[in-house]
Amino acid sequence: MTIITKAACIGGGVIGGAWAARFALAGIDVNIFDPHPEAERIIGEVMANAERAYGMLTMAPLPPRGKFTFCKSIEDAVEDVDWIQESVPERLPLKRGVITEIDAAARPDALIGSSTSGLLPSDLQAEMKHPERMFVAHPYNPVYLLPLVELVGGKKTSPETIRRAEAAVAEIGMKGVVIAKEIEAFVGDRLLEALWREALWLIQDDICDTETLDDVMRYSFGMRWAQMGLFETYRIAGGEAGMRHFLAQFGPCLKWPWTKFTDVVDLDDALVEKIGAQSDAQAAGRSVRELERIRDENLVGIMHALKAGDGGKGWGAGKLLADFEKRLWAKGGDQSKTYDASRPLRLVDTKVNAAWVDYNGHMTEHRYLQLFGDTSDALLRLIGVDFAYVQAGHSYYTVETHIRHLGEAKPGQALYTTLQLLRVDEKRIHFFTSIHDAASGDVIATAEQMMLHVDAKAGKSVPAPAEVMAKLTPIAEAHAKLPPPEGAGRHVGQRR
Ligand SMILES: CC(C)(COP(=O)([O-])OP(=O)(O)OC[C@H]1O[C@@H](n2cnc3c(N)ncnc32)[C@H](O)[C@@H]1OP(=O)(O)O)[C@@H](O)C(=O)NCCC(=O)NCCSC(=O)C[N+](C)(C)C
Repeated sequence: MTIITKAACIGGGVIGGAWAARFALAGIDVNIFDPHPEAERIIGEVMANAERAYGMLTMAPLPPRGKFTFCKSIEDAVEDVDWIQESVPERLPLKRGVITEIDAAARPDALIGSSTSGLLPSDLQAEMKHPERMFVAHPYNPVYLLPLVELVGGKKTSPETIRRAEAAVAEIGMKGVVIAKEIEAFVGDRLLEALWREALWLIQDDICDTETLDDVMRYSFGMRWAQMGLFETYRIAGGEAGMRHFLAQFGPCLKWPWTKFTDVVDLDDALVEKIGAQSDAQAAGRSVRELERIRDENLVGIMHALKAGDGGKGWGAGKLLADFEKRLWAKGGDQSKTYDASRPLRLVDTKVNAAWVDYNGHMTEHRYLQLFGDTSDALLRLIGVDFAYVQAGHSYYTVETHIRHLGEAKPGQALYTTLQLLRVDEKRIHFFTSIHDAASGDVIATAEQMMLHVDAKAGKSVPAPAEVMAKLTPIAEAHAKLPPPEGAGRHVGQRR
């Protein structure tokens, strides 16, 4: 059952805007209320980044993008929605007032999450009429990519609310982690604050500069944390004797005077200037927008790597991505899309991800095959060979592929694919796919391929059923009237 069909975002800054993008990319319409005069522009920019990131993150069929409606009041925004996410500035009286206003106007069964980084949900729900449906839903930036949400109930939050919230965030590709007891700053920000305090002392005391500190993290334990966190990493560090041995060996060191983090560094003008100047030097002229794009590409790369982890089953955030993609495949994407069969079908639009590029600076070979495969998958969905069809035991397998490379594809370049059926019968689909540069339409690669309809359990080709043929045949008949694509039937060794 779909838990969120419509959402509202109250506050549309960096966090609120990214929540809106997360909802919209999961196909959920979003009402937005933000009195900032440039709210629409800011959210539009966040959405553009989010769409770019999803273009790299997954080839699973996304649902039609949810619509944004900018509302004039909180009341208008929250009326008749299933989930309301509050992301206004971090001041208790302001947040409490906004949440009380949301509570008065929202349906009594609507869930109300707060993005607060540290305020107690009990304090936020103090003046609500229906406090049982309010909780903290603390995300991490960029919310459209990082999947974690800390779910924290207050004294009056019902367990049913937390259960519903956990199921709802799973539907939008997130991992809801339920925090057992409410404390200020929950779990994530507690940990970050400890690190942040220590880091500020290290800069203040000239032990290192900001770049050195970041290097220490990103070339070492930062990579460990992304995939195993702290305790699982330390379990391994304990060797065969495991965690108990690790605690016995390194526990006593905690009494050594290593850290200063319970003292608060004086963030005076001199320290602010020092950190500001070191950070400027570290950025080397790159704008925040450029850094955001680099961050998003790296995060996508990490999630892809984790998706292949644990022998292909997926690990951590990568397993979550794999599970989300399974749900997207099962839903089958945008069913409302129509295709014009009087020309080759335009099936995939994408951009060359930086991770697809080889040492020659252009898209590497296997990524072409990936795009051809994504295109044949899109054709199969169109003729009803979707997730449910495959689960039921039949599919199409590719048995032959002939690729030609006619031009280069550079990082960031927009591409689209078109597919022309050459010949079909009950067992075979013979087709020709072209990858085009989106700006000029020029063909930069082609593939001529043959797929066979198979009984997957038997591992044998079998005729496709009438319902598949009924969708395939009209396209094949329309495509038979088109001129054969240039290059169809070529073999390696022929002169161009
Ligand atoms: C199971 C398998 C696909 C087919 O095995 P089979 O049943 O033993 O098949 P036959 O060899 O008997 O062939 C059946 C009929 O099809 C004709 N055929 C076979 N190959 C071709 C070809 N390249 N071109 C034209 N025709 C072909 C053959 O002549 C037979 O015709 P009849 O008239 O006599 O019936 C098996 O081959 C297999 O498992 N192959 C491996 C498939 C695979 O793993 N592919 C990679 C996966 S990538 C992919 O599938 C991508 N995607 C589609 C999911 C996007």
